[in-house]
Order: sequence, then C-alpha cells, then structure tokens
Amino acid sequence: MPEPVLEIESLSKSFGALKATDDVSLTLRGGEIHALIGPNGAGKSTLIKQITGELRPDSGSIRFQGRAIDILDAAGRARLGLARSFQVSSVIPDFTVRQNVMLAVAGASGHVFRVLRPAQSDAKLTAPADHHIAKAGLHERAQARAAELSHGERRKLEIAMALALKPRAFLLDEPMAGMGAEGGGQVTAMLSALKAEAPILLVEHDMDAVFALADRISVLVYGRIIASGSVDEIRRDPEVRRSYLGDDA
Ligand SMILES: Nc1ncnc2c1ncn2[C@@H]1O[C@H](COP(=O)(O)OP(=O)(O)OP(=O)(O)O)[C@@H](O)[C@H]1O
Repeated sequence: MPEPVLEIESLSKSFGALKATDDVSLTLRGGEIHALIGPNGAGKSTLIKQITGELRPDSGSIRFQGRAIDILDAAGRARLGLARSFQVSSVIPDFTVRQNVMLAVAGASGHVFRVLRPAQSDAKLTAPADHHIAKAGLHERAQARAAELSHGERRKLEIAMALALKPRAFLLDEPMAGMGAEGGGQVTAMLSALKAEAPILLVEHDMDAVFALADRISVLVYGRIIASGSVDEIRRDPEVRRSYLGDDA
C-alpha cells in the first residue's frame, strides 16, 4: 500500500454547541483520489479549512509527508506543497491566462514579480507556466484574459496555478460545482490526469464523478465519518445508503 501523504487524526471543531467535525480521522495515500462526501452541512468545508490552516481545530492533529503541520499557518502549509484549489483563488481578471500562471510560478519560487515586461521574457517563469498551462489543457487559451474564460476554463486556470505550487497533495473543493454536463466531463478527465502529479482529497457532491474517479471514499455525516472504503464498499454500505445515498444508488 502506498505511503500516507496526509494523515488526519481525531480532528474536532465546534461552533458553539455544534460539533462541525467530531473526531475525524482519515488518510490520503500517494497516487489516490480520496473523495469526501456527505450531505450539506456535514462538515466537509470545515474539515478542509482545518487541513489548509484557515481554521484551527479544537483538538486533533495533522501530519503531512510525515511531519506534524499543526503549528504552521496556511501559507506555511501551502509552501510545503499542500495545494487548495477552486474555492479560493487569486486569479487577476485583467491578466491573461499565461500572466496569471506566471505570477503563480513567481510566487511559488519566492521570485519578486517586479514589472511585467521583463518578466514576460523570463524563461524561468514562462517555461514552467507554459508547461502547467498545457498540463491543465488550456494551451489554446494562453493569451486570453482570465475575465473572458468560461467556467470550465477558469477551473483549468486554477488547476494550472495550483500546479505551479509543485503540490504534494491537492485539496479540491467541489470542482464540478456549477459546471454543465460537458464541462463536468472535462474536469473529470483532468482530475484523473492530475492524480499522476499528486494525490487528491476531493470534496464533491456529483456522485457520478465521485464513483467514476475515486479510489476511496469517506462519508461524513453530522461531523463524523460513518464509513470509509472502496467505491463498491461505500455503495453497498447500508448505513451510507440510508443516511446519504438513498436506495437508488
Ligand atoms: N464559522 C462558522 N460559524 C458557525 N457555524 C459554522 C461556521 N462554519 C460552518 N458552520 C456550521 O458547521 C456545519 C458544517 O458546515 P460545513 O460548511 O463544514 O458543511 P459542508 O459539509 O461543507 O456543507 P456543504 O456541502 O453545504 O458545503 C454547518 O452546520 C454550518 O452551519
């Protein structure tokens, strides 16, 4: 079995009397897509925010690549290669796709991005930017302004920018949200390509996508993991069917 990349142990977080995550443990291993599913309000976003460092847990611990990261803030965790995409992004609408990805490359390398003109021809920025853009499937739109992108293209831009961080793990929050069937298909194809770069912890409501993509699924209900296993195990699990999937799954 591949080594664990991200190990979450007994994370709990309450908002007043509400236990948003209650003793949650899960592991993300090298090479996998581990989907986290559950009904609205189950605590998925709260869990992701504790992993990224945006929210401090009341108790529990997180190890990333074998190292405790509890004391690191969000920027420190991102520098280690814990990449969050989709709900947070720093896309500049008036910049082109290429300029946005160059900025991400510059930020990740600690480069100070002085003026755009000399940077435009700096191969240290352009070469990796073009590589990430191609990997995200956006090369034909490299010169388009970010503001002109379709929803699906914007997601691809965010992926290209996340790749610039040289991620060791991706935390992806609802990449299919708001996508039509066609765009969703494109994101599905891209996610399976991305997992070759780094394992993915995927929060997603689109069950077709989850069943098609995930190597493992954990189900969160009322802040607790009620089941964790392969796609088949989760589909068959009576408690999951009762509390989340419904009997038509
Ligand atoms: N900052 C906060 N203060 C108070 N309550 C909060 C806060 N953030 C989240 N909650 C509550 O914690 C619970 C878990 O919310 P969370 O957003 O993590 O769920 P979720 O599984 O991501 O839901 P969704 O699928 O709808 O995005 C909800 O009842 C929510 O109202």
